[in-house]
Amino acid sequence: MAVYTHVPAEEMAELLARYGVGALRSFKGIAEGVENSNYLVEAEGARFILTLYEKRVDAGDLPFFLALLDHLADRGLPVPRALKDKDGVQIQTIAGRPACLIEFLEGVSLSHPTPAQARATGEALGRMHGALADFAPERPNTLGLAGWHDLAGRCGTAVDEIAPDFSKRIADELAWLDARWPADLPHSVIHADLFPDNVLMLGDRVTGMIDFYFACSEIRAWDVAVTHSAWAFSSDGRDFDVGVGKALLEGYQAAHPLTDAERAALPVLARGSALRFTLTRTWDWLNTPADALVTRKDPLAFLRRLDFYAQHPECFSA
Ligand SMILES: Nc1ncnc2c1ncn2[C@@H]1O[C@H](COP(=O)(O)OP(=O)(O)O)[C@@H](O)[C@H]1O
Ligand SMILES: N[C@@H](CCOP(=O)(O)O)C(=O)O
Repeated sequence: MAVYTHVPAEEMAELLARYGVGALRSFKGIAEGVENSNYLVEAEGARFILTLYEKRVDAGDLPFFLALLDHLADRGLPVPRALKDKDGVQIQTIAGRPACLIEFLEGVSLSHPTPAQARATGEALGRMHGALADFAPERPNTLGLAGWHDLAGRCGTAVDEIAPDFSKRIADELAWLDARWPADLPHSVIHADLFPDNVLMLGDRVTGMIDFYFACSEIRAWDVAVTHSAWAFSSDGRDFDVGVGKALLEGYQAAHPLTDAERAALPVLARGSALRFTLTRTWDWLNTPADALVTRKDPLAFLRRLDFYAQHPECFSA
């Protein structure tokens, strides 16, 4: 459950009044998510998501994220906009935190995607990359290769409490990636966290892509690798689903073909993705406050993916 910040009912009602969307009917904290506090808010006749931005979101980045949402929604992608209040303000302060009232999109996030659903997601990701070709703002990726080194250093040897020799494994993998990380692939703004819980679907149709708060300027194909590592495995990382992985790539290629160089780099990019989520989950595992209403995610589920990608680089072959 991700609710770090409690919003008093009076403050919620006052907030809605600023938008003129009808009186507050009810609101409740949303169980999913780990980064921010999210509430489902019901006004008379409409639903919204209220997001309060927490530790990993820098308030200075919010204009970038909101411009990105508007850009994609303007181009017909199923992406929710942050609403403007009666004074045209998008970013509010609620319970002492920066916050936005966001359009509610229908759909559910999947626990066990089928190949058809993975194909639709790959295609939506490709359409997103196509739509971002003329998006000018940039945001550096603080969770790129340099950021992984930094995070690994901050985790130190405390990670060996999670698994034996874990710190050595991380150091070895960083060295492997340092030697191979591609320097000259196309860059653009990417989502960088398109996990199944950040895609809303009805049947085989993508109805929402949400949670752009890791979006950044990066190697574009890294987004494909991130999405592959998130979708093509059982959640514990023990089982690779060949059909889902293949369908995801086919859907992407149909909307936004990969260059030969991008395709050749996928095995390395995927190891980078697996390490990135291993590290952030490890950090959270060691540092999540005991009283936070949040379910920590298992770092070893991504270490297993890392092992798989290291042993099966051929999984990206056509
Ligand atoms: N625009 C939206 N429309 C409908 N549901 C949403 C929307 N945004 C978030 N949610 C719901 O809130 C949950 C948590 O949102 P998310 O942005 O993933 O949080 P976090 O940033 O904490 O990971 C999602 O899994 C989804 O159920
Ligand atoms: N997707 C990441 C964590 C970020 O959480 P999200 O709820 O914002 O997607 C992971 O699974 O480690």
